[in-house]
Amino acid sequence: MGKQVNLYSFPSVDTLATALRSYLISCQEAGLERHGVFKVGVSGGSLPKTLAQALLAPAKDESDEVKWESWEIFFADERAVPLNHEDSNYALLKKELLDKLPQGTPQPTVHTIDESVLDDTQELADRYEQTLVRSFASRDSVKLPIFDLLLLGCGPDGHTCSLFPGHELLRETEAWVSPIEDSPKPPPRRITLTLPVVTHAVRVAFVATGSGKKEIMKDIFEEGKGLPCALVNEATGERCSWFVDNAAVEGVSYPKRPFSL
Ligand SMILES: O=C1O[C@H](COP(=O)(O)O)[C@@H](O)[C@H](O)[C@H]1O
Repeated sequence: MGKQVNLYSFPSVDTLATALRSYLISCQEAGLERHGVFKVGVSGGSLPKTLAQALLAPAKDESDEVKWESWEIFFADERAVPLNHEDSNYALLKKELLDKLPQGTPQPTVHTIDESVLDDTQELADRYEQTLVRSFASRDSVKLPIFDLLLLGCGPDGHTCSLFPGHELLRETEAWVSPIEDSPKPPPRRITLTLPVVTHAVRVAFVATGSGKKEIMKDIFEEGKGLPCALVNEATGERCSWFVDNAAVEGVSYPKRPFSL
């Protein structure tokens, strides 16, 4: 690894969520300064719950405010299911976070998949890529979209987004969004941002909690093993931050840093 990724470990999910909130606000402000909006990609799995805990907390003061009207939310990966299906990452984010925004809160822009093409995952991926093209600029003018922040999870097998260990999708170099029909974790049919897009983001943050993650955290941080999360670490270095609880990194020798912005 070149410049080291930031590994922040907290005694509880509550303290993690407080730090994550400060980090998100600083990414939001950097995005606003850069181009007047905050473009963030979010994951499914366990992330939306912790994200909600971070973002639904009342602002401490003006500098701690979530400027929802400036948020453009994309999905780091999505399952090829209707948006109201229990497996949908959008449905999960809606249930955990969006539906809980206090009444009168200005709404963020949320870029969902096109439900009319669920039976064709290549078309589903192509249409989501077009959504990115419309927001980030055409593929002729930019090689890759640049997210202000990607919020990622880490599966117990080391997958992130819908990029799974040993899968051929890890070698994708052209597409921004790819279909996958054989996800080892159900449901099998999904779309995902590709590795070049993930590693091109201004900042990448992983959130991983619970003792169920400690074995894979050792593999990622001590050996790498070509795991998708390790590939993101290697390509992003200091642009990458991990927000974990102590249980998730018990026995992991990689140096932890005190959290600071
Ligand atoms: O299937 C998925 O899993 C990963 C990891 O989920 P977690 O529950 O272990 O945090 C998630 O990041 C991804 O978005 C999702 O589709």
